[in-house]
Amino acid sequence: MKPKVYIARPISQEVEEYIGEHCDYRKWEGEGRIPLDILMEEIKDVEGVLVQHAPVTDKLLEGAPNLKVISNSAVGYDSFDLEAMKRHKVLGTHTPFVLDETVADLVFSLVLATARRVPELNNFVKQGKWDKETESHDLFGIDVHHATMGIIGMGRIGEKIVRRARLGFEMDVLYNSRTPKPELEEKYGIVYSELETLLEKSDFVVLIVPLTPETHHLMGEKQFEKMKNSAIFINCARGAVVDERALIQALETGQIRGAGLDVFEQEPVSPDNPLLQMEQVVALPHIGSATEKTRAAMAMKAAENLVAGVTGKNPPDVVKELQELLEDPHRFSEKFNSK
Ligand SMILES: NC(=O)c1ccc[n+]([C@@H]2O[C@H](COP(=O)([O-])OP(=O)(O)OC[C@H]3O[C@@H](n4cnc5c(N)ncnc54)[C@H](O)[C@@H]3O)[C@@H](O)[C@H]2O)c1
Ligand SMILES: O=C(O)[C@H](O)CO
Repeated sequence: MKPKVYIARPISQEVEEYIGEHCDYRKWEGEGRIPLDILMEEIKDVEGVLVQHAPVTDKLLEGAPNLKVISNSAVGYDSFDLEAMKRHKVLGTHTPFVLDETVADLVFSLVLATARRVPELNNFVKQGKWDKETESHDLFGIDVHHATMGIIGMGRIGEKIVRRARLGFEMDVLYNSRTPKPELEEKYGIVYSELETLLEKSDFVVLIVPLTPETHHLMGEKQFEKMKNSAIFINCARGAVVDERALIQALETGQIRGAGLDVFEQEPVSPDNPLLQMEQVVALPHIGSATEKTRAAMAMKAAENLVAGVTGKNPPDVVKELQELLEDPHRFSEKFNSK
């Protein structure tokens, strides 16, 4: 008998067929994100579920005693309650590497769009305001090339941003990360920096760390105060790494020049959010990895992790905090063999 799984987000025909070869599956066919109560009902009897950012809580795991694996079709897994997953011996997987270049592209599109005021000036032209006054200083932007970029988080995506910054735009790059990366310093000539110095010296501050208890509100009032008045802040990580109230204040008071944001503390962002009223803010709907090719690669990777997890194999992309579960012989006998 094939193991039962649930597919909680839209996937391509190809990925669905791959899952169907190995599993009996049901899938979410409603509009938009699956409501949490429906997800909980649907996964009561399954051994694996494919999600994207659905909150994995103790309550959800309690209601799904057969679960062996939760495959997240995303690289960030702040939606996982890792301690609860350890207690319930449920593997959690994610989709590293396949989206790195795509997200780095989006970071640079936010850098360029904010620096050169692309959305604002696009509206200016389309609204018929282009007349003699366009030579006005009011429309000028700032240079990206040869500026200093400070990157907070030097992991898989951070490295791809560095390559673009150093080789494409000849920028100076400072970085801050939990551990220094001497090989990248050697390869690209980037410089490790304490956070405070990075904030003081950078023309562009790019945030690309995971959301964890340690990074929650990493950027707050004190951090924005350290930034140059001429600097631009880019967040392609998670909304809650930033104290949004402090960001709004920094923008309103001219403490910083602008912001490019792919993520928000509340998503979808409320139409009343003051950030959306500011011309110096470029806002995107959390689409860092959203190209057709990359989303397809993420979905296939998520499917492979799902199938491995329910067929007794070690999924290739178990998140690092849960890898200890793979080494637990007790878990294997209880979860993989006796269910
Ligand atoms: N906007 C999007 O659509 C989008 C797309 C992909 C990833 N992301 C976010 O980007 C994050 C990073 O992805 P990645 O694949 O590069 O992850 P990664 O694990 O390869 O790299 C993260 C880096 O952050 C560093 N870090 C962790 N805590 C830190 C701290 N307190 N201070 C400084 N550095 C710290 C780590 O040392 C690591 O180098 C993801 O967790 C996800 O939340 C967002
Ligand atoms: O973490 C991720 O992969 C992005 O947020 C896209 O979902």
